[in-house]
Amino acid sequence: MTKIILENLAHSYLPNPTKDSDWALKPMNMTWQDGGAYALLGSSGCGKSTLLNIISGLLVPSRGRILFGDQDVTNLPTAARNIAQVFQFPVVYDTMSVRDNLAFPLRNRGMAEADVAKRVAEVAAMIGMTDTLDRRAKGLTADAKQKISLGRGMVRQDVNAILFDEPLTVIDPHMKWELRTQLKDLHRQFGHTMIYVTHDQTEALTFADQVVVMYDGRVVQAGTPQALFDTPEHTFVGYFIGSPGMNVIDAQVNGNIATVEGAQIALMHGFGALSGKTQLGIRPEFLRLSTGDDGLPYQISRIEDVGHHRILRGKVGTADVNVIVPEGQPIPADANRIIPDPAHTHVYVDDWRVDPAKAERAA
Ligand SMILES: Nc1ncnc2c1ncn2[C@@H]1O[C@H](COP(=O)(O)OP(=O)(O)OP(=O)(O)O)[C@@H](O)[C@H]1O
Repeated sequence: MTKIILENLAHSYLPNPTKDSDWALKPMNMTWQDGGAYALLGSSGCGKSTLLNIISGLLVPSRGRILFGDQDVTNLPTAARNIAQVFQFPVVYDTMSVRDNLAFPLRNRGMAEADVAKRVAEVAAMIGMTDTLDRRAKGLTADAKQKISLGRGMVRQDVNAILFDEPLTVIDPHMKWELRTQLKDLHRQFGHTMIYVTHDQTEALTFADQVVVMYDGRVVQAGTPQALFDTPEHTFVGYFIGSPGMNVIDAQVNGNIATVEGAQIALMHGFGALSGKTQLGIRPEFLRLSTGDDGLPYQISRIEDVGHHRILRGKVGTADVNVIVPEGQPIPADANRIIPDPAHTHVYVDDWRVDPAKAERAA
């Protein structure tokens, strides 16, 4: 197990990158703590695989260094990095039994057979394959084969880190939940450094202690699931995490007053004079319907009943704005305003959250 440090790391697939968009990974500095369970989350093309491939050694970065603890591994091949990897699609030896597939990484390292048998039994129990240990992998379903891949990834306890690249894509939904839970248990038990790439927020939030959100080649925020929900540092984080995501509404902010579509609301903090594209970010959970003159003008387009609450889809001016109405709370027919909770109303300039404490000091 080890700490992984990215130092001034950047990558372009082009030989002579010139403009910002030529870089698949923009310059970044980051530390993945020893024993951390991380999810690397972002939409397609944001650079997750590029970053993972640099950590695993499949790709040498155009710039910067990668360290495992004190050791510079930037130019070391995958085999020399002592990591385990689980990919999107199964990697198993068809002609071997499930048992031999699971034992392979251990025997490769020369582990004594008695220890191999013990460890294989533990991992087989974890992936629910104790009864199939003596079957050949050939002929098993894709789902079962992927469970073997996961088992193989987790069988060695002496690896520096385990890297998972969208490992549950081919697994059926029920098993997905079970495997995620087991991965988390395994992490608690053995404390491996784990990095789990996904574009699925549920997978990321249930697996990881720390979620690293990428957008357009940058890490825009790394934090606990709660921090990403409460304080999205970038509008993309607000929008990507949550269901539905955070509402982002154009506004003018002056001191502690925000003006939207001619309506004014008071903010918790003073922001001085802001320059750039200014927006408010408010999660649907923190908007309250009203029939009075306070708050922002709101036009409801439709109501979705999702069981434990209702989601209102509607507009503030031209901006799409969703509101979550808790179970049992009425929706007045003449509701035409929404009132944001000031404690959960964030201000963004050019998509980055303005820290109220800093803005207040600067004002
Ligand atoms: N081998 C390659 N050659 C050239 N460009 C590439 C290559 N691999 C990725 N890219 C580009 O680099 C950027 C980041 O891609 P990357 O695959 O790392 O993103 P991702 O977040 O993993 O996406 P996905 O979830 O679709 O795999 C994208 O613009 C992609 O088109």
